[in-house]
Amino acid sequence: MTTRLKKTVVLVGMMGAGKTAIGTALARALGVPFVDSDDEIEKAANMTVAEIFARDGEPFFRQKEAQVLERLLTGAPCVLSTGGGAFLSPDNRAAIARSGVAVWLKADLDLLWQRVRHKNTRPLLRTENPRETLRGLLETRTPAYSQAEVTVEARTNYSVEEMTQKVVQALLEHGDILERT
Ligand SMILES: Nc1ncnc2c1ncn2[C@@H]1O[C@H](COP(=O)(O)OP(=O)(O)OP(=O)(O)O)[C@@H](O)[C@H]1O
Ligand SMILES: O=C(O)C1=C[C@@H](O)[C@@H](O)[C@H](O)C1
Ligand SMILES: [Mg+2]
Repeated sequence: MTTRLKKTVVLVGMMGAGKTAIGTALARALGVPFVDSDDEIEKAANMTVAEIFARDGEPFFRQKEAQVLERLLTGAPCVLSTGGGAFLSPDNRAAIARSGVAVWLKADLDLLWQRVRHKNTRPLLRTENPRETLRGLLETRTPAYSQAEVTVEARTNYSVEEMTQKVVQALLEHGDILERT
């Protein structure tokens, strides 16, 4: 199937939802470039996200994230994976709505925890009880993520390929983002 993407697809959702993994496969499937806001911030700073949080603090990281999003949203349509906190800012949500379409990869706590528990790269989860921290973040962030134009449910038994196909299907059904050529 060949397709034409009319707007940038912006993947949003919690840490571990699969934004980077699905975004990479989705861009390949649609034949468009893939960009990831965390990667771009890391490249520009020549530091990891965790190092930026530790040295400059979260507010500084959020400023960089907003700037990087503005930049990545200009230009030809692509797939843009965001960091887990990017869609919480009303300004970021407005910028995304202007130039793209937000797709929420919606996953429950058990799935997210299974995916993030073995990695130490997420500074917000460096707490005494990271599962409880993750639960709290999921609860407080869900109202923001719910504002995405498109929602695709992630489930434990969906492979990256299956999830990617579900996103493609949702974009085709939306009607105004992706067309068959
Ligand atoms: N559908 C899937 N099936 C199997 N493994 C997956 C799937 N989606 C993601 N993963 C794995 O789960 C882990 C977390 O996924 P990923 O890094 O894409 O999440 P993320 O949403 O980008 O998180 P963050 O907000 O922290 O950047 C990775 O190891 C990834 O390979
Ligand atoms: O959920 C979050 O707030 C974050 C998720 C990651 O993608 C990074 O952007 C950073 O670790 C913060
Ligand atoms: Mg990611």
